[in-house]
Amino acid sequence: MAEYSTYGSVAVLQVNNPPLNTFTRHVLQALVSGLERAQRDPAVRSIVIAGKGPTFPAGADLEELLGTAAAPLLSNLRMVDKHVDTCQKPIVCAIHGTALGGGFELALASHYRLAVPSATLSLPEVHLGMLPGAGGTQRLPRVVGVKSAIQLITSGQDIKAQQALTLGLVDKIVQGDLLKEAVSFARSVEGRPLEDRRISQRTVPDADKVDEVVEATRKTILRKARGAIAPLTCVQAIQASVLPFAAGMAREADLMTYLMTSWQAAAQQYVFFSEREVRQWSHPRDKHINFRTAKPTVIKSVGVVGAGTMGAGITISLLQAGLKVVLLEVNKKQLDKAIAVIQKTLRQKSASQKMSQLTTTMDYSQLSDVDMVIEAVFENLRLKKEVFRKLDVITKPQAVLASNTSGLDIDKIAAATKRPDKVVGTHFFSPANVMRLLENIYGKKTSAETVATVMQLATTIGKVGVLVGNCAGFVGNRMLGPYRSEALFLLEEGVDPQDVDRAIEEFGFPMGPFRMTDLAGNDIGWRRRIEARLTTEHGPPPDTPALYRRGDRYCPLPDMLCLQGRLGQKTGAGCMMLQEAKDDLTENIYIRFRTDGSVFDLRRLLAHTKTLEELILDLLFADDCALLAHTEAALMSHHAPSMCNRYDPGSRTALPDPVVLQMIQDYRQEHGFKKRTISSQEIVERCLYSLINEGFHVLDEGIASRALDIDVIYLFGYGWPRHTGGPMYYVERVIGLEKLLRSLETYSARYPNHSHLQPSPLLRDMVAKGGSLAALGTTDSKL
Ligand SMILES: CC(C)(COP(=O)(O)OP(=O)(O)OC[C@H]1O[C@@H](n2cnc3c(N)ncnc32)[C@H](O)[C@@H]1OP(=O)(O)O)[C@@H](O)C(=O)NCCC(=O)NCCSC(=O)/C=C/CCCCCCCCCCCCC(=O)O
Repeated sequence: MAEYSTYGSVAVLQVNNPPLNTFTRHVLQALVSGLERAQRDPAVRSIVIAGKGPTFPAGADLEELLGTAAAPLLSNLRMVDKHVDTCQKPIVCAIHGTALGGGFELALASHYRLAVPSATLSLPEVHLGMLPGAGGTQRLPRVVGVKSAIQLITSGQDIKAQQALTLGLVDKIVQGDLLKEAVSFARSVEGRPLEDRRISQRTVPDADKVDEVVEATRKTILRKARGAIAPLTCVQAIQASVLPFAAGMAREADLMTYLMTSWQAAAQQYVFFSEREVRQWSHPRDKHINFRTAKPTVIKSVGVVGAGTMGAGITISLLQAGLKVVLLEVNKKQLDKAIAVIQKTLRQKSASQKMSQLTTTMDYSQLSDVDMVIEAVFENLRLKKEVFRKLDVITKPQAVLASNTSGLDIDKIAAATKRPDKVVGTHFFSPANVMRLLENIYGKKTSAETVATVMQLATTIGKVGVLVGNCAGFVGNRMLGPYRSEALFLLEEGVDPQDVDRAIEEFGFPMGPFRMTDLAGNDIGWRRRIEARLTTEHGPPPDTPALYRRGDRYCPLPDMLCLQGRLGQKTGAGCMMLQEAKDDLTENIYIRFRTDGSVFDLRRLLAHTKTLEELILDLLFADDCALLAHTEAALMSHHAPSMCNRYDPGSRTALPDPVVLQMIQDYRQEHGFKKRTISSQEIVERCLYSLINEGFHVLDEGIASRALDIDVIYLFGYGWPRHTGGPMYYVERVIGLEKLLRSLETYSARYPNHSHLQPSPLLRDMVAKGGSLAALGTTDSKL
């Protein structure tokens, strides 16, 4: 637990609790014993504390901290505290690996800190809904000042060794053998006065400005925290660092108790473990196929087909993980643009080495030798099938073929090949090199080995891979459907898009549904609805009631906005704006039709078209993807009006757009909706409960194996607020299943034709029988 040895006058205590040397009560007890022994021994004149194996202690053991062993853990902590604080012999911490949370706090309580260049320090407790409660909120500001301490503690960010040296958090960077250097360093400081080495005895450098600093940062923290209590509580504790040390520690302890007993801390710790538990996957329909039984294929090289935004992002992720990539794009301009983006993104991270792993091509035959291909072409089933047909012929027979689709049928794509067992969905989220989620979709014939391969790929490229079944929209986008519909129905009844966004953002989402659509592009959903024949590129399908589709309530507002060119911030293909774009085309834009290779100048094409609007609609829905991609790219610089908001040039602040508000008002009048006042609570409940209700369907159908898989998807792919634990955790632990059921019953009675508000049979059953979501599905560790 803590190995004791002596090197002459130096006692060395090496924490040995693999894999991360976390502090359990026994580890702390062993540390106390070691410190007592070193203090008693007159031959010992200094002490080194280090971690055995890969790391310095990575903090408290969370299983103990959260369980019944919390009390003995904390009492042992107090004993360590007493010994470190009163020790008359210098204590030197030798840091390598990750000194996190309590580990870093132990180092701060010591007299000297040495670190290897690769070491990382941080106080990440805020991510667990807590604060650095072993003196971190009192000692850190005494070294770096209140302002930096607030920044470091409320973000929980990593501090690299060099930065720690600059900040005065470590005394020396050690290049050679850390333990040897630490022993010789300890020897060199023996007998020196210790009072000025005790951080607890220092004063906070910017103490006179504490209120000013807190005031200045409070707003930013409030905006970022979005309902999370830990960040602001951390600030309160840091504020107390200007008090005498003992008083500050008492305040820290009170605030730590408040946080540790909060539902948010429990939710965030659930998130921590769920993020890791999703790696322990099992096939929902065949539990024998799981992370233990299925062996992944080794992937060293990956082909990426399509160099649009997603393809470029995926390529960056793969390169960053050290994989070889062959990026294929049939459009030269698009390919060049992607190369520039990839280069720019990798520049800070030894780009030349990573770029050397990249081959770019317009020729499919270059994919003949890769271990896996990820297709990232336009979201069009016909096109994707064509690409897979080609890939099946060109790639080696054992290569895995993955589609980055956000909702198309994996089985239909697989059927285009003679190796459906090797076809799988890998749904990346935009921006693909930033967003952590990878939704992996198995089809009817996807083999266990193929599933294992993409789950392993997620880990290799630093993503959180979640295995899900095949259905329209998979898990994430399928659940988003009812949420979006309810948001639209709320517009019909009287709220403005900004009201919906505000309520959802106050709940904790970074963006409400309308700002989100503005960003992603309203045309994505429009194209999907056109493919599903819910609407057409000219308006509602003939002989269709305006507000119904296939017997279900339907809100055509987004289609109407698309028809007006309000496609969102980034698509740049809005018809209204295109009218301006026509006069604006200062350079020739060439379009190459892939079908026959013919090349047209867009300006000349326009001369033969009745309106630019018609041309663009033709292009948008043309089967010829090369043409489409090129057109979108070419028009990218022309900003179309957003769906519901307007944005001042250069600003991302969404402003209500009178044009849209008027349009919604006219729509309400035309269809006989009576505007009423709707509370934020109703907005949140109707949007989120319908999304969660769909989550119950997803579980019931075996599309997701466990509630935690859904939570992880929403936390890492859709910005669901982390402090609530994810949709399924939140509804079970915070709202209560019974309350959810009653609310859904009330709303569905009021809106009988909103089918997604009808409570799912699984929910009803669980409430009736008192079941729990955590008990559903696989308990992986028992596999
Ligand atoms: C970066 C990591 C550490 C490692 O990442 P990686 O290599 O990718 O590995 P993972 O897959 O994440 O983890 C491997 C397995 O380990 C499990 N794990 C990880 N961390 C913990 C943990 N803290 N507790 C339990 N288990 C943990 C993980 O689940 C994996 O399991 P499995 O393989 O899936 O089964 C990364 O893991 C990471 O970031 N971990 C979290 C680190 C963290 O948050 N640490 C802070 C914890 S909170 C804390 O420390 C609170 C402190 C308050 C009490 C502290 C008592 C300390 C006493 C110090 C004495 C100081 C004297 C003070 C004197 C004074 O004040 O006066």
